[in-house]
Amino acid sequence: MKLVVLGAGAWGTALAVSAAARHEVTLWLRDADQARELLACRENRRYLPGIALPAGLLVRDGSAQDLPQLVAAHHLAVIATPMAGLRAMLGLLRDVPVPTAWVCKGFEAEAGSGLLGHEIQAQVAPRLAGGALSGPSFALEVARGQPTALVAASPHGSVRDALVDTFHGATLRVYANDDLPGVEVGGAVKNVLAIATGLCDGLGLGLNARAALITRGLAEMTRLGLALGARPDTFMGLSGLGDLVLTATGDLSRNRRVGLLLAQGRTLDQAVQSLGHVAEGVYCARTVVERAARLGVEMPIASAVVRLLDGELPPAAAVAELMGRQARSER
Ligand SMILES: NC(=O)C1=CN([C@@H]2O[C@H](COP(=O)(O)OP(=O)(O)OC[C@H]3O[C@@H](n4cnc5c(N)ncnc54)[C@H](OP(=O)(O)O)[C@@H]3O)[C@@H](O)[C@H]2O)C=CC1
Ligand SMILES: O=C(CO)COP(=O)(O)O
Repeated sequence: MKLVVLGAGAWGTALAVSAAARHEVTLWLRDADQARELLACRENRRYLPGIALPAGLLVRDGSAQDLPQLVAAHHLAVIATPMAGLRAMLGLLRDVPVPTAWVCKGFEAEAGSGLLGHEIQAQVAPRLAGGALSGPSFALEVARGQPTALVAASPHGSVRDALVDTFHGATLRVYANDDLPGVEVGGAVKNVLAIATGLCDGLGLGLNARAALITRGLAEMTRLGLALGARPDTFMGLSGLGDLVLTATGDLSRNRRVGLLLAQGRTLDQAVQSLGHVAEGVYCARTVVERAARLGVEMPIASAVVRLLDGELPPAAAVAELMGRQARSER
């Protein structure tokens, strides 16, 4: 298989490193200076320090306008930009007959569209065979070859098969799923919930409170997913419960770290700056809540996160607000 990964942040680099053991892989990035540094050091010191790039991994930079030609020479393209870059990438690849998957997790915050990846694709690249690669997967662990399970989600068998053929191996298991909306809702909402559990843990509220947030958060995620046409069982799988547990409890999570830092009294700007990486939950919390409101779906935890991020609720008050809600049935 010939794979091209578009975007050399932590996750794009880790996926390229993982696949390069068995396939011909090109890692494309938009910044020529950064590409030179990767080639000189054989390491992505900015986004994935400490991981050697395999000798066979090709690194290329270049104009985005050249991407259709580059991608056309491969069997699979993986778009590894944040959500903010997905629309432009899909637009560039709209007429390329190569299965394409994105790995970003969120609802589009830009221009207030509030769309998931597959909805953006329907607008800008309806003929492209597209899908998402998701699931509980910290980049560093994948790059180190630690065991990880992913989900290849697409209505197109060609995309699911290409993802499984490329990434499934001794340390990565890739499960196919045709419920793309469900997989995308899970990946987006868990980031918002991880900010809440980071806050909860940072305030020292205890393990009972964290378990309550995760479980009630899963209920919120599922309600929104069902309203968007997803299947309920998807939320009990890797891209739902699996990724929620990982991100809400694992200290490698950037979203969880935002919550921890806010609990320490840092401002949102300070927290985001200190990460050096994207934390999608910060950008999409508001769009999650707005989209849910339009659908009549109640999301109290996500709503509290939005008010926290907006500076309307101090950390302790956000938790008090959630715990002080009126008694209700668990359903
Ligand atoms: N890291 C992880 O463990 C995982 C991340 N993800 C998801 O993958 C996506 C990327 O995350 P990650 O690699 O960690 O992010 P990083 O912050 O590590 O890197 C971001 C990368 O995207 C590029 N970029 C930033 N903005 C744009 C844009 N508007 N258009 C095109 N490229 C852009 C950056 O390039 P430049 O340096 O030129 O700005 C950089 O290469 C996110 O949606 C994340 O939620 C999913 C699973 C695991
Ligand atoms: O999506 C991820 C793990 O599956 C990474 O989460 P963070 O973006 O919070 O680090």
